[in-house]
Amino acid sequence: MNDVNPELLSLRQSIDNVDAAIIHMLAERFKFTQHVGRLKAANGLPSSDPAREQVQIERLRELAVESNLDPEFAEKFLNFIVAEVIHHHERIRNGDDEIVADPSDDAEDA
Ligand SMILES: C=C(O[C@@H]1C=C(C(=O)O)C=C[C@H]1O)C(=O)O
Repeated sequence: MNDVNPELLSLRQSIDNVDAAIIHMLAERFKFTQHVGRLKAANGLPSSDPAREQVQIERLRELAVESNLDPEFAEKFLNFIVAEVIHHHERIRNGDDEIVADPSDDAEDA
C-alpha cells in the first residue's frame, strides 16, 4: 500500500516540500544569527539574551495557538534552535566558527 497509494504518495510529496522549506528557512535564520554572533563578539556583548528570548517565546506561543499548533511544542522548538545559536555564538567568541558552513559569509568577509 505504501508505495502505490496515490493519496499517500501525494501527501508525502507535500510533506517533503514543507521539510525542504523548513531547512531553507532555518538556513536563512542561521545566517542572520551568525551575523548577530559576530556583532556581539565584536562589541563584547553576551551570547544569550534571556529577555529577548522571553518575548520571542510569548509571541511564538500566541502564533502557535492561532495556528492550531501546540504552544508547548512551539516553545520547545524555539528553545532548541536558540540553544544551537548560542552554541554558535560561543564558538564565534572563541574564534572557532569555521565549522558552521556559510559560503555567503565568506563572500561578505572577502
Ligand atoms: C540572535 C540573538 O542571540 C541569541 C539567540 C536568539 C535567537 O536565536 O533568536 C535570541 C536571543 C539570544 O539569546 C539575539 O540576541 O538576537
